[in-house]
Amino acid sequence: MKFQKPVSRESAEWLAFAAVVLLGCALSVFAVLSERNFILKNEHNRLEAQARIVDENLRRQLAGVRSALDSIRKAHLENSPGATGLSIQALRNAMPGVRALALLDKNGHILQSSDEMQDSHLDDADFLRSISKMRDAGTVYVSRPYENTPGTSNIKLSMKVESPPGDTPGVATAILNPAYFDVVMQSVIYAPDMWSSISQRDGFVVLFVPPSLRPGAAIPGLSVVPDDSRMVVQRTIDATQANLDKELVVAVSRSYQEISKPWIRLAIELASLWCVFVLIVGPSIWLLQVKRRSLSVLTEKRAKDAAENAERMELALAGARLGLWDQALPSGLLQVDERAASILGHVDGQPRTILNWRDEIHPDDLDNVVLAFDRHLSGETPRYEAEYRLRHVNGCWVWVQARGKIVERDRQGRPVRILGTRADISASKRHESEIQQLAFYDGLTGLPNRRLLMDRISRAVNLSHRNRQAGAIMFIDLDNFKDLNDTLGHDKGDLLLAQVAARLLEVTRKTDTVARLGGDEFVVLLEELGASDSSVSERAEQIGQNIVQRLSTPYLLSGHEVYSTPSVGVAMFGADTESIDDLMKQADLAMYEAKAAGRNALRLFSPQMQTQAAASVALERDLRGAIARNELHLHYQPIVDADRTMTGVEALVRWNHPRHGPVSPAEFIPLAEKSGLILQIGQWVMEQACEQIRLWGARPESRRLTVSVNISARQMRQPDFVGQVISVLSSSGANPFRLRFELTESMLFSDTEDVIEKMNDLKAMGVGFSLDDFGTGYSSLSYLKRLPLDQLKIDQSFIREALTHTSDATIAKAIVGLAHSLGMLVVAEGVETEAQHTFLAQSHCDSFQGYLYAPPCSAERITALLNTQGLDQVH
Ligand SMILES: Nc1nc2c(ncn2[C@@H]2O[C@@H]3COP(=O)(O)O[C@H]4[C@@H](O)[C@H](n5cnc6c(=O)[nH]c(N)nc65)O[C@@H]4COP(=O)(O)O[C@H]3[C@H]2O)c(=O)[nH]1
Repeated sequence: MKFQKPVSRESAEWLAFAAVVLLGCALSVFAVLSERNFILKNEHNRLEAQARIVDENLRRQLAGVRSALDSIRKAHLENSPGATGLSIQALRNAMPGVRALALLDKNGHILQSSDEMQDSHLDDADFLRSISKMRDAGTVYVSRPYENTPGTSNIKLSMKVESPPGDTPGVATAILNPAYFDVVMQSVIYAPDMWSSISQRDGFVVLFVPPSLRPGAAIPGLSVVPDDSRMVVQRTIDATQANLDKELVVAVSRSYQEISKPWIRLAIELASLWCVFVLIVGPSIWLLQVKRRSLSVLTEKRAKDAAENAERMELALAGARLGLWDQALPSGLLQVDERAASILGHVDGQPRTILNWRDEIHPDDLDNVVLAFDRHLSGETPRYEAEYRLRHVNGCWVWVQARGKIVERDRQGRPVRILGTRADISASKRHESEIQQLAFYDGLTGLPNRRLLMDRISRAVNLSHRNRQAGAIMFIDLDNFKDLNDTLGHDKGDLLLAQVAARLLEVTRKTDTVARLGGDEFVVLLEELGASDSSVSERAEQIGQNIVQRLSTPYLLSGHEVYSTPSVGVAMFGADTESIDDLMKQADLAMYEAKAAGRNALRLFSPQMQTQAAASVALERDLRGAIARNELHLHYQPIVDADRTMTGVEALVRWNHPRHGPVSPAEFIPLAEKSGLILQIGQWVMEQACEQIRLWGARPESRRLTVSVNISARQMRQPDFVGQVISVLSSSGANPFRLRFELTESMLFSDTEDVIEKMNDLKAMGVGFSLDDFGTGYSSLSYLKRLPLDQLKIDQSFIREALTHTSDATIAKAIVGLAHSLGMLVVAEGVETEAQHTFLAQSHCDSFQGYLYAPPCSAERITALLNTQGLDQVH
């Protein structure tokens, strides 16, 4: 089936326009034609009426003339010339249309006449000839029009006069008054183009108005045959009826051109009107359509844009997972779209209407939400924005972020509608809290990290400025944690740290902060301990002691009982505390003091500590140039056998400070260790010792002397340490078998394999090894058997107390037994008394070192001693 294309709106408009124009034109044509017909008909009627007037007038005049002529004839027949004369005059006077009346004989002699005729004879040959042709006495003979005076046509009407028998017959004649008829004719003319005429049937004009035609002339265009260019109305005066010898025709006419003027004007006007209509309405329709078309293009574009915008908006909202809400005010009726509803678990895909929106909000968040809402409504904020929790259909809480803006107000400016979006931010809240956790909390212990701690300290110090309440920070470092970590493994180390954290939380208040700075460093921040006085530091010390005590209790790590002790440094803060950095340094310093004091201890920061620390810094600075300035030198302390024969020496570095005099290695070696100067010093010591070995090796009494050199952990960890030793040995020419390195236990716990490898390399060259300070560390027996050690040195602390504490004596004996069982010799250091010597000798100790035999002294002194072998003389 074929559907016809629907007519477009524009085509319909053009069709309607064309129809209106056509209909209008048809109506106009009809109106013009009607008007024309009406005008023509009206005009014709009017002309007829005028013609009738002329006709009537003429008939009356003719009847009067006939009657007058008949009277004159009768009077003449009665043979009364006087009466005839009087009668003619009277008749003439009574008839305005007659100029003169006369009685003529057949030869033209005027027998009787009215006054106007002065002549006695009528010299009109044509007329005289016609008299003889007048046969009928009852007929009025009409002469040809003639021009008596130029421009004026005359006509004679005559009747035959039968004279008494025997007498000459004549005629009674009336000469009509042309002026009279002219007036009559003029009176019927009502338009300038109008003509009126009286003519004879055969075409001779009797009278013509306007006087353009001469009487007697043929009428061009106004004959009995009507002219096409004019409307002619004629009336014929029947000759028989009027007793005339010929018919007279009265005609009136008007020019069709003039008559048609009104309807032609009407036609022109209507045509003009329609032209104007077409010219105005046509372009208007065209313009309208063009405008409408562009409007429709614009509207379509706008609709398309709006649809695209809506689609984009929808995509953006969907992409951003934003739901929409719309709230009426002040009723509070809330409408949410399906996406906003789905955030709370309404998955039916329908928008929802909520009457009491506050009921869905978490009670803890409600105040903030209402505040933000009210602030926006009151114009305080440009938009409403809040993050809060809403109840999910399954009962849990969902974090949402809501944003909104007033979109409608009443006439008084009060808000009546607010529109906004809602987004589920639970995930970002979770991430935020995770990030917060990562950024501000320690991953292992869950304690605040350095960043959060610094923030809390800063706030605590500021608070103490305001409320004049003192607080304290405690630096806690686990003694030997590194050793533990290396021996037991990092997993156990982590367990230990976690337990330390838990214990710290146990012994502190909830308002205090326990933080982990990293490694085995913890910090406790104690706030509001009271007004700043000595009792406050006592409280801090008390808490610190609790911490020391609690952390010193054995730990159970995956079934292993482990011992650890802390060193705690405390620094107080209060209204006069200015720098947090300084506060931290003070606590750190106090903590190092605690460590220096033998560990498992607590120290409160004091200004003296600062002075000492400053002195240490100065000392370290001086130490840097000590080698170059030749301020260092070596002393050697003899090591003797049971017979007190010197078998070796221990090289001990000495520093003769230009201002402070001799400085103990116990003081500057830790500084050198800390600063790294120990590498330089160690290298120098090794070079000096090797040089001394070479010198002593050249002499028979000292040739067999071993020289022990202390090696620090940092030295040992150098990758080319073995190369350095080889280089020193070869450059000095020292016998490697006379060189012995003293190592501490601590250096064996880290990079053990590397240390063992280096030891083996050196051992292969003849270098011997002693394990110094044995018994104080956490030596693993399994290491001992793997290390290429020659001897163990029992730490001074056991020797010192060996005779007073049975446990120390037992340890000393155990060490000897252990060393011997592993094929090592034992050196007892710090032997000061004969009793100690006797005990150690009885305990099968192999060698002895101590003030009892000789203090550390110069190489020259050692040489002298060897020469005499009298150690007693050293004292
Ligand atoms: N109370 C007492 N002390 C005695 C007795 N006999 C010896 N001493 C002292 O005990 C220390 C023994 O050295 P250390 O344990 O290796 O302890 C050394 C060692 O660890 C370190 N040290 C000394 N020289 C060097 C060195 O050249 N390199 C390295 N790395 N450390 C060194 O400095 C520490 C202290 O050295 P010194 O002050 O020389 O102290 C020496 C020594 O003078 C005694 O009967 N009673």
